[in-house]
Amino acid sequence: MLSWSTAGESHGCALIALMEGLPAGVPVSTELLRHALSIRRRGYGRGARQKFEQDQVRIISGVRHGYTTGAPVAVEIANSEWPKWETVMSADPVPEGALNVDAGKGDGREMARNRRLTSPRPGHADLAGLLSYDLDDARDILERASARETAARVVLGALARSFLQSVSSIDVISHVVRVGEKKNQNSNLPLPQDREALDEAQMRTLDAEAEAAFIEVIDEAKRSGDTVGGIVEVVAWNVPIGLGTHVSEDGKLDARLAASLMAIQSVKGVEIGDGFTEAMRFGSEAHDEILLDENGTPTRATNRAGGIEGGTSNGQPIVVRAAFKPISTVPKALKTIDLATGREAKAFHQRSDTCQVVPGAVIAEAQVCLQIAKALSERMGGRSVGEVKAQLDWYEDHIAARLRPVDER
Ligand SMILES: Cc1cc2nc3c(=O)[nH]c(=O)nc-3n(C[C@H](O)[C@H](O)[C@H](O)COP(=O)(O)O)c2cc1C
Ligand SMILES: C=C(O[C@@H]1CC(C(=O)O)=C[C@@H](OP(=O)(O)O)[C@H]1O)C(=O)O
Repeated sequence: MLSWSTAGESHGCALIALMEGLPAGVPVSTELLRHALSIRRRGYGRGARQKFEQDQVRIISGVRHGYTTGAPVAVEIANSEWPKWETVMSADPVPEGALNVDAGKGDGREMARNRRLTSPRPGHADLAGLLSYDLDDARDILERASARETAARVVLGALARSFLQSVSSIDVISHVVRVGEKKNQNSNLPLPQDREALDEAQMRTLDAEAEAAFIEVIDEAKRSGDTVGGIVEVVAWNVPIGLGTHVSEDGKLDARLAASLMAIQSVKGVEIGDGFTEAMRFGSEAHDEILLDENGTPTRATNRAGGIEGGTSNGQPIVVRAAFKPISTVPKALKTIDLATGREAKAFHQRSDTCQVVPGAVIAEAQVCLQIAKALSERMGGRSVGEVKAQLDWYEDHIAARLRPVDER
């Protein structure tokens, strides 16, 4: 069974991505992972940090001469900025005074880095985390809550995607469909052949009008010391019928995708297919009737279900959307309390992104790759790429035969 986890802090020496259960024979290289990480760093609306910080990738285990061996894959994503943070984030105790806490020494940036953070930002994990873990410096919370951790998820997503590509024609692609009040008026789904253009696009959309509108909203937010969120859409193409299950809560593919997308920092809503719009329709207008195409093969005229019925993929493209709230480190600082004094204060702000939806789409894509890869590997089993592929080929032939008219089987 495919499983994975991450470790590491935002300003720590490195993040770690660990995956178990990949079959032997999946192509993996440092360059593949480096490329995936470089896409996550792009996009309009990001702060300065993405420009100077570098992800330094090292494959630690589970890959030899370009292919997985079936052993756990561990990847280190070291942080080029570590020397600046070595004292603040030291695992071992540091000499008294080394942190320069509140002492006013050093340049402004150094002070900000070293200061104890006691005025929690509304919307971030600071207050709930400090109280829940009984800590008193918000750095102990924000370091792990930070979306820097999504670099490790993108690495895991790249491993999952390489597995999917080596055994099937499944392809997962994302784009941005809304920023703040502005929506892309064109409802076409993103296509795998547009990947390169989407990766290059500033707003991860190929619609010029939407791109201009999105940029305008972000500029406006930035000008007024504010932040803005948005919605991303991810499509998984060519997913065979039958991944996931209706029989158990934790095996349902829609439930897994929803949880996985909701687990991305700042995602507050998830929709599968027509999701919330379905609630406004009558049943006769809500479902995807099963018809025969010109070859007599069952098909659907619509895909309002977003490719999943009964927790199981139904052969249609899987379509999911995730809604990102605006970033909570708002430059025009929000009201809060200072836990050190118990008095009213302004939330701390050093720097932040203005809008996270472009990397958000890339991260959501990685999460979908992971869930589809997990469901596929559960359904097909197999310890090598060849074995998974052979099982999938048999399975797809079997499904195709089941769907042919009785006299043609
Ligand atoms: C790609 C990305 C970048 C983010 N950048 C910031 C940021 O610069 N400042 C900030 O306060 N929050 C940022 N966030 C959001 C916080 O990480 C998130 O709000 C926080 O961890 C609390 O979790 P929650 O919003 O899911 O409840 C970012 C999220 C993502 C996905
Ligand atoms: C570092 C990344 O995102 C960070 C996520 C983040 C947060 O609070 O989530 C806050 C910002 O970091 P800082 O507070 O140091 O400016 C972002 O830059 C990244 O995505 O690689």
